[in-house]
Amino acid sequence: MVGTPVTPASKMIQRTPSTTPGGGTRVREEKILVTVRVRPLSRREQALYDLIAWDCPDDHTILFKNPNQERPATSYKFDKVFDPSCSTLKVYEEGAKNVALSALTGINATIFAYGQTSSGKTYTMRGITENAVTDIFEHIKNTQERAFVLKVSALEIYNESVIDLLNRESGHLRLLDDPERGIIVEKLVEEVVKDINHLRHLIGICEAQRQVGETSLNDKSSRSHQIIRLTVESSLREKSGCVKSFLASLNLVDLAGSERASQTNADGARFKEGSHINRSLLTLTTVIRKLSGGKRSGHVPYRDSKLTRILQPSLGGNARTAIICTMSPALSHVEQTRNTLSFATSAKEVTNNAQINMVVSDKKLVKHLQKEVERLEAELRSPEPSSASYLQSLLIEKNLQIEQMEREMKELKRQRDHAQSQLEQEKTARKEQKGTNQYGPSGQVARCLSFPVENGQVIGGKPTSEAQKRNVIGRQSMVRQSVTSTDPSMLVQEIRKLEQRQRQLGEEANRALEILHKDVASHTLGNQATAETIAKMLSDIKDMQEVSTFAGEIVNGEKVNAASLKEEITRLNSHESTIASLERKLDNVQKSIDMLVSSLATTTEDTPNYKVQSKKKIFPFALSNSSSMQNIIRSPCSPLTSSGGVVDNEIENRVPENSNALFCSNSLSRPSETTPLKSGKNGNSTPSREVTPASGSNSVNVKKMQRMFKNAAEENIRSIRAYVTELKERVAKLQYQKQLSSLPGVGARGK
Ligand SMILES: Nc1ncnc2c1ncn2[C@@H]1O[C@H](COP(=O)(O)OP(=O)(O)OP(=O)(O)O)[C@@H](O)[C@H]1O
Repeated sequence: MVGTPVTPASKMIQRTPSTTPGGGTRVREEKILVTVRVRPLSRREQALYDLIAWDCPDDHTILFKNPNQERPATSYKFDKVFDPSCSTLKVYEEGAKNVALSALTGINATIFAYGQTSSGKTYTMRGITENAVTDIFEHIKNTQERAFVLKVSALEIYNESVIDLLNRESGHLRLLDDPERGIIVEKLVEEVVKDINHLRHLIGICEAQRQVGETSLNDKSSRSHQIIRLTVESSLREKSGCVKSFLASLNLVDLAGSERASQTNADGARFKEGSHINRSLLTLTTVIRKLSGGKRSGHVPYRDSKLTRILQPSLGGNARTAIICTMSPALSHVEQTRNTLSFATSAKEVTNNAQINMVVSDKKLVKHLQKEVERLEAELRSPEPSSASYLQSLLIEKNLQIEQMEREMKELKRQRDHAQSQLEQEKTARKEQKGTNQYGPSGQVARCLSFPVENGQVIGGKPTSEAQKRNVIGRQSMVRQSVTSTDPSMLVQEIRKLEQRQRQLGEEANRALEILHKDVASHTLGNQATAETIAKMLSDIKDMQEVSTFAGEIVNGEKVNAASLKEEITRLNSHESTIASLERKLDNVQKSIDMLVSSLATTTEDTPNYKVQSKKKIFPFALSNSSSMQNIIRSPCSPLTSSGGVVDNEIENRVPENSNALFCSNSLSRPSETTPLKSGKNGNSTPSREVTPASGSNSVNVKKMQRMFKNAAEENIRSIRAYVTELKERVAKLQYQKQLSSLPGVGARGK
């Protein structure tokens, strides 16, 4: 059973180039090689004084000479044109060898001769076969590193029946479609070739067995199509351990010649033979024509003849193919020759897709696996010292890595403990500081500028202390968490909170200063410089508030993704200059406060009749009691007033009921000067509130107020400055996050 070798899907392997002669090697898509051989005029043609109608002007062209001027000259071009003087060796070398020897490298090859009866097909194919066989054995001899197995089979298609030429008794053979091997001829004998002589002998048998008959054109006319198939399998010799083999076949096809019954004078058996021959050749022509038309030519009728079925792989399939078209130069055969050249012209356009066929021989595979098992067993019994030492060194390396990691963990723990203790110290220090300021002016101002708790409600009731502390600690931990977090939404939300704080700070500072401003203005006290300073502070703080407005652009509670984080970063980047400006403004405010305080001190100290002047115009606080200052600082921005929840221990900070009159009057003599402050909520008045401007405690009060004001202002500045620092850290952090998210593989995480 023989079929054209194909690489079974189950054993398909990667194609590899080869340097084996045959030139082939790589998988290729190539056109069929088409050559034309013109034989000399036969004795019979000469006897009939037939004219030579064809000329070969060059190696590629054949020209119809038109000796009788009956038809116009026509030229045809092919891969090669061999004139009558060319030897068969030359035809082989230039028109077949390359393709034929592809079989040695696993590429299927087919050489066939096509032409009318008596045109020289058998003559040519004999020479081609002989030369190919010689070259094949030559190659085997010169390729000692590979082991070759050469087999031969031969069949003829006679009257559409397939006959084994090496075993004629087997009768008509069937063609079978094998899913892996393609078309195979059932029961076809395949002889393993021992040597070149054995092959020659077998080929001799085939020729002897072939149907030959005498016609008027050819004494020994082949009445069948003959296919001699050499199957070549080669693999690297055993030592290499390679289990893959090249496997390909070389088809040497000598077709029966097309004939006209009128020319061959065929009748009876010859006529019948001629009909079959012509029919199968017609199918071959149709197949070639279809294939030459490309993929859009539709159905290719391979199955219409046994010849085309068997040759299917060689016609547009997995093979390299060379067609030698033989022709008589005689004018009497010009029509048949034209048909041949027409066929050859179509064949030139047919593309084949040859590939290297490699197989794994089961026998070799078993042998190889057995050896592999033996090797592994031996390795298990006595493991190689090199592998043991490798494992040991790997173990040591891992141990070292673990030790290093442990050291690093220890260091990190130490750092963490240190940071915690620092935090504790800071907390204690803050607690103490808050304790001392709790009832002092700066403490009150700090409360005045206190922030909302997380849920948006202001801290009322118990001032500062636990609730505020928890708030601060909670926020700090939130900041720490967000700094270490890569969650964009957490980062952005934290920024929003900070920005809201900034806004509140600005608003409250503004309101506090507005009160101060009003007070100064309403009493026309203080000097012009003081009023200007306060006005400037107001303007600066207003600017600072404007800076914070961008926070309001952020929609609270929306889900933040990487894209909005990027927007956020861009936005923050764009506000970096604003932050810098904020800092500058803060500095200005600080300076203004310093100036203001020092100006107050100067005014107080430099005025000898201070008591009189202060009564009339200079210093508002001198005319008031300390509650006036407290009102300036606290009211109306204090959370206490906004919440309305004033606790008992702060009752002395309440706004006097006549505060409106106090603030609206431009008079030099203020009603409050002579009107004792009404009692507070509890209806009690305190002696301190009833102190008149003439009282001897004025200078003490002024100093106290100076201190209070300065403390409160500085507290505000500290808070705002801390906020700005925090905001800058946020920007830096977001920029870092942005860089992280732009790294390959990291960015995707945030998407
Ligand atoms: N190139 C050639 N040089 C010399 N003689 C040739 C050449 N080609 C063919 N001949 C001779 O021409 C005759 C016919 O050749 P051949 O039998 O090979 O033709 P064919 O095409 O096989 O014919 P058929 O189709 O009938 O079998 C033979 O006697 C052969 O020796």
